[in-house]
Amino acid sequence: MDAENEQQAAPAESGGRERQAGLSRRAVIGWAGAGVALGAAAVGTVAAATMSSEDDGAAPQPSPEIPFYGENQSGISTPVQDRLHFAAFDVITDDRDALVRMLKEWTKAAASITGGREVGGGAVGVVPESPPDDTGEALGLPASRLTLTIGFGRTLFDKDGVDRFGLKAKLPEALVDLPKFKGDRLEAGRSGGDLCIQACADDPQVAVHAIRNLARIGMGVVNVRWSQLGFGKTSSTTPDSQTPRNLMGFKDGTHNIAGTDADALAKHVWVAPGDGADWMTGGSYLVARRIRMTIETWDRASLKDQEDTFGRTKIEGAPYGGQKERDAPDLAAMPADSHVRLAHPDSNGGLMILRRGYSFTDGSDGLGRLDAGLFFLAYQRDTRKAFVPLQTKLAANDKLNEYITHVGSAHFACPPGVRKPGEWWGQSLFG
Ligand SMILES: C=CC1=C(C)c2cc3[nH]c(cc4nc(cc5[nH]c(cc1n2)c(C)c5CCC(=O)O)C(CCC(=O)O)=C4C)c(C)c3C=C
Ligand SMILES: [Fe+2]
Repeated sequence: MDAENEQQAAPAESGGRERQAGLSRRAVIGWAGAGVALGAAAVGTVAAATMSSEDDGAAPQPSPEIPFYGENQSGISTPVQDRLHFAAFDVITDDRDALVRMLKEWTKAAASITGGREVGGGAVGVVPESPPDDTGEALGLPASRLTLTIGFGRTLFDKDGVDRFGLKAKLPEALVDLPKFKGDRLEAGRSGGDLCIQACADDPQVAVHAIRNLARIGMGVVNVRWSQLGFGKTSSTTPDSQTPRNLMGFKDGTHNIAGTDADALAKHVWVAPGDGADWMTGGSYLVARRIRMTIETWDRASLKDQEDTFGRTKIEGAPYGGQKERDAPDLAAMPADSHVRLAHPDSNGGLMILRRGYSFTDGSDGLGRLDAGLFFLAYQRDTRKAFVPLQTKLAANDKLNEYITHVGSAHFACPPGVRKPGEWWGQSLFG
């Protein structure tokens, strides 16, 4: 490995050994004849942790990599990227060993692609007569802060009373079947799943490449049940950054759990010892909801009605009773049915969830209306004490319900992180 590639391959935190095993996607472009002067860059190796491979030493850039290895999975408290590809899978075999083999292969592939490297033997492969290990569309692209987060659905443990993989005794009590909430119009084809992968990246092609390659590796073991593309993150886990806006034009993510707030994460997000299901310690429960917005109706609502819906102003995002976005809200100054008044921790005994959703637009619906909305993703320590009571209340009282409908729903147990090379996704559950 030459100096440039070694520098690009240097991990931001961990995973160094694994990195040496794969080819940097950018290096391969060079070797394939794109004219990259191998070995030309000779900047210090320390800089590699904090500067992108496009740096010429002048302007520091954020690292294009988010470490794959750690106590908790990345993609939960780590900074939110711009794009999402989320996939739910059905396991189509009853062979536990085949499922475990696939999870081990997925883990290796995930460690490679989150590090900006190709899957397995790469996109041009070793044997010309065989399909390449990597589908190739991410060649030349940086890691783009890709994170891959896995979750296990209730049906993996118990499907219609059948314990397909000997896991029933390990079903966490918190992994409940979500109740039917008032107003739910859930579609089976957009709901449920035995497994999920949340792929987030700053480049949609990198996120799509990740899901596509995991689905390819899983052929014969899993089928994609449904998937969702997302853009324009609607929440921020980094409170210093500018709050993004959702498709209703409002800042979304202002009051969220910050990825740097270890106390709040421990209290509200990470499963702790003694919470039940020991294998989930360090993990988190994920609720995914596809929420359609009736955009055309919203666009005809007055500004006052729109602001009353949230209890915040549209331009600044200030709570009623305050001037600036981050001013403390005066809940009593908000309409009783406003979204923020109903959802705020002070109205719910301190309850908090970590929101990490994305906007979606899947074209129009055949009636000329935009098929668009929020793909809501929320992480929590115990769904029974967080999403379920909160959504029960919102579904019954929220003024926002005039403009939204929940059409997809899923619930997953996301295990703790893969701590080092050699460990694998689901080891604490299957091992
Ligand atoms: C069950 C939980 C929630 C669902 C479902 C939900 C849907 C949803 N939210 C918005 C837009 C906004 N939400 C905002 C705040 C907010 N929302 C929830 C929970 C759910 N939202 C919480 C816990 C909070 C924080 C409340 C607080 O502590 O103040 C905001 C305000 C800005 C912010 O703080 O993020 C907006 C805007 C939409 C459009 C939507 C469904 C389509
Ligand atoms: Fe909300």
